[in-house]
Amino acid sequence: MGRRAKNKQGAPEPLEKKTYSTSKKLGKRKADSDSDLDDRATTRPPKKIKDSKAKPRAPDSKPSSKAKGQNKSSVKTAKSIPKSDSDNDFGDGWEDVEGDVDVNDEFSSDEFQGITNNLDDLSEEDDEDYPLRSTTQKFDFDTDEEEEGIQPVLKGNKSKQHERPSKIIPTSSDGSDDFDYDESADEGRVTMANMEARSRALDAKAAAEAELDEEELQGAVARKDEDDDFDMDEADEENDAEPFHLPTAAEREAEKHAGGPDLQVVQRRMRECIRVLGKFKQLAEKDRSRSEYTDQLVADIASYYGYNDFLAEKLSQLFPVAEAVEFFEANEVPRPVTIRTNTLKTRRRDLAQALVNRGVNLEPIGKWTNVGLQVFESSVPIGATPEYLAGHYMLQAASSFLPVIALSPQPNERVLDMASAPGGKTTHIAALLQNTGVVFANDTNKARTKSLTANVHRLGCKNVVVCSYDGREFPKVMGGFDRVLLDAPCSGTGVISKDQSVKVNKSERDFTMLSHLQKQLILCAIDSVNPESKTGGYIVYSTCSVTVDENEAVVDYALRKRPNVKLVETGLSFGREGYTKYRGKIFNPSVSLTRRFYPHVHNMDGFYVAKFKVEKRSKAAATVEEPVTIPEKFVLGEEAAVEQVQEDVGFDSEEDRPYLEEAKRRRMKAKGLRPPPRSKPAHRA
Ligand SMILES: C[S@@+](CC[C@H](N)C(=O)[O-])C[C@H]1O[C@@H](n2cnc3c(N)ncnc32)[C@H](O)[C@@H]1O
Repeated sequence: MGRRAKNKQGAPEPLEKKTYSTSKKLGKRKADSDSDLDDRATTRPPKKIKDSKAKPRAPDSKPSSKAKGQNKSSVKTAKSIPKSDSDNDFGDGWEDVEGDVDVNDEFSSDEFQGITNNLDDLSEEDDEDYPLRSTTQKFDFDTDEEEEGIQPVLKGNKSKQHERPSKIIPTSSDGSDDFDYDESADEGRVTMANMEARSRALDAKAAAEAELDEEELQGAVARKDEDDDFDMDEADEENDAEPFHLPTAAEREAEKHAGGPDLQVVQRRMRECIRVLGKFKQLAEKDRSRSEYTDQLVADIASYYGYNDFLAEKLSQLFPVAEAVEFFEANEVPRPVTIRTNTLKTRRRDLAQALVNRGVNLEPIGKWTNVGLQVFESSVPIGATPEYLAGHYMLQAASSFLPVIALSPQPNERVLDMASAPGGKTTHIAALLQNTGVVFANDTNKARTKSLTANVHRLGCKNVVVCSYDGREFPKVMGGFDRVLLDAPCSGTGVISKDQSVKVNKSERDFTMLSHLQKQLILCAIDSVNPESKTGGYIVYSTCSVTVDENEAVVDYALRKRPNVKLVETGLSFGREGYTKYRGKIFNPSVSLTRRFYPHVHNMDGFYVAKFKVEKRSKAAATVEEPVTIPEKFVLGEEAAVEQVQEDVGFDSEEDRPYLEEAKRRRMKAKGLRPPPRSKPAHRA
């Protein structure tokens, strides 16, 4: 059994408790009176950056993210935990920033800036997993008792993970008899440790809530049932306040002309819209439709949180209305700062000891990883400690561990990391391979491979070959891998807390183009796997985006285009199931094996992970899907070659037409010719 840390520090203050207000609870809610609004206004998130016609913020409210220069965003985190200057390539020194792609620039990637002491879980068993055993520093794990006076000096730099803004939708206080789920999981706040149980509980709630929405939509909920649940006394109490009136189109127009709504008005309206949508029949104004309330809510979300209308709507559609606001709220707060122990150089307990001795307040992330540590406070720059410089750890978002855990590389394997810079996942793979086998770490962006190479060296990875091809050139350049990781370039809608610019700079066209690139890359990744691999034959597809176009739609496309692959369990013990149905699209039922991760549920960046097993092509399948052939006179980096690859991998069906057209438009533009007008993309989830 694991021995306990003698000098364990108190548990960190976790995130505040949150539950989704359900339609039923909202009907009963009274705690969220307008008197609360003043307080909340002081902790409001940034105002809309572009497009903002809303009235100026209250003087004590947070400035807009632009105003605060949050585009290089992990800004808040960066301030909490000082980092090394040695990573100037990446601005703030975070290695595991997520990549984005500038679709206006021929898919050249933008840099995506994006990424206490309870050592109880550092049991001896953990050490079994470590290939390298360094000299253990003296650290007593024998007792649970906290020892006073041996806490490291902790000053400033406190992680802001617990400072989430006040909720628009308050936590319900009326018990939770609406849902049958593990209540204990809902106690306290979301921490890395309780995340799994919380996740399950919230999943159950979300499912129940979605069911309610559906029932309501179909008019299937009998009025009597609702009346039974509805507490008229409380409704009357709510009615004592000024009754809520959903603005008409004319009133909204007038409000816009007057400079946009007042913040408190927006806050109240959001709450009220959610309440009404939860009990539409009782609470809706006469002759007003459900979609009018939804439209108002989305417009208010856009203005309150500073998103463009398109993205606010797109992201809102992912969740039941009350949960959507939780998601937007979570995007206003930095995620916990986490590091990954580099097991090529040290063990987690030794690293923890060394950092504690330097005044770092940390604890293990959770049972699901035996290499992660969550940093709560530090009196030293966490990106410039001697241990950091010696490559004992990687500053890495917890969500970034997931695809590598799913990939589960085995010693001596040949692995391709198709989009790998700056190397957070590459170096993790190299460590799991215990410096055996080989990892081809590829990234199309040469500039980014510099920091990739630097990280590979710093972490002592001797089995990594860095290369820079367009991923769509694989497997022409190289194939036959035991495993392939495609951590795809994406919109970054899962890491908005790190990059607030995503709120306003993503358009419908971006998602269309990204989805197209992702589909091309995933087919190339699949074709790069050796289906006869003795130990592997797997591909993991991941993104730091939460949109269905970039995730389930891509995975479903791959399943349709490559009959020789099937989805398998990711091996991850938590995460929501991937959608099998979404806004009229039906995906392969096995897409439920894929996993979604959300900031408001898992307290980590929004992320998506899918794992495929690649089988041998059957003769029948081979006739459907021609294997990729290497074009003659293939010249790396030549657009013509990439286009040839696009044709080879099978981008020829009707649903690919808009993408092919778009590629043609770009080619024509590049040649100075006038491109034809765009047609509407056919494949949109
Ligand atoms: C999400 S980031 C990868 C992060 C990396 N896996 C890590 O853990 O540090 C996506 C990467 O894809 C790269 N990229 C964009 N388009 C690509 C392409 N066509 N082929 C290969 N890489 C591409 C970007 O340069 C970016 O570094």
